[in-house]
Amino acid sequence: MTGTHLKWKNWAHVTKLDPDKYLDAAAVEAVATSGTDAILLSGTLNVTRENLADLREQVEDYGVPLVVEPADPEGAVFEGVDLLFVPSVLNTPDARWVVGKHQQWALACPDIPWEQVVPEAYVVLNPASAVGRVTRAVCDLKPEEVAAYARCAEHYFHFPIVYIEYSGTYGDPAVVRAASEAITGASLYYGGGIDSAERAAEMGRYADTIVVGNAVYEKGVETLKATVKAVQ
Ligand SMILES: CC(C)=CCC/C(C)=C/CC/C(C)=C/CC/C(C)=C/COP(=O)(O)OP(=O)(O)O
Ligand SMILES: O=P(O)(O)OC[C@@H](O)CO
Ligand SMILES: [Mg+2]
Repeated sequence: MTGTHLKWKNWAHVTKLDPDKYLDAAAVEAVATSGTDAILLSGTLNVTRENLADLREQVEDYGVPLVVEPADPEGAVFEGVDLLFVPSVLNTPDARWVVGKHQQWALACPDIPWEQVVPEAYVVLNPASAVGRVTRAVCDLKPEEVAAYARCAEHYFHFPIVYIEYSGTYGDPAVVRAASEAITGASLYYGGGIDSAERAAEMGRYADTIVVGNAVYEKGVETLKATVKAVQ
């Protein structure tokens, strides 16, 4: 499977695994066979080449599409994965997280396989999350303000993915709904606090793709399966 042949636009459910956290072999197998459409290897803090490679080796033999979502250029590892989803954070005053890190990456690596790179326009809405703190995102936004970011992402920057990110907490469905009504071509991702079938279904009504992360570690794989079933 190569990145360019993956139908990532059809994914309804993605599982985000954190290289900084541990899952035993049985849990990894249960995640990989849960029906989730893809596994994203991602975290803001403490992701190293070593723990990323360890996690990738644990998940790679199940035939589930694998994506790395790097938090910095050092984390942009293509080896053994299908695609890289590379974030830009739109609601930060610090341009490093919009294009600065990306410019440093392109400077250091002149031969990036861009056909394997899918840009993501993040709107970060939980100020207490690691990604909120690191990027100093301005999170106090009304639904129409988030929707305006989504329109800029789609119509001005042509990002293929708009990602409403509440990492660690369950978000406001009215915000996700407003974002979904604002865009037509880009895929809308929602992630944050999905830990039940009900929450998966609620956000799945508006988002094209829901992302489940912490619940895998905190609630277990049966809960993950319930979230898959709710959107597929
Ligand atoms: C240019 C390259 C290759 C990378 C830069 C990419 C950028 C701009 C990243 C900034 C946003 C970011 C840190 C994204 C990482 C993905 C993400 C949101 C992971 C979830 O993070 P949390 O759940 O908040 O953090 P922990 O799991 O580490 O607590
Ligand atoms: O860990 P949770 O809260 O499920 O959030 C998922 C994902 O959006 C984090 O980047
Ligand atoms: Mg996390």
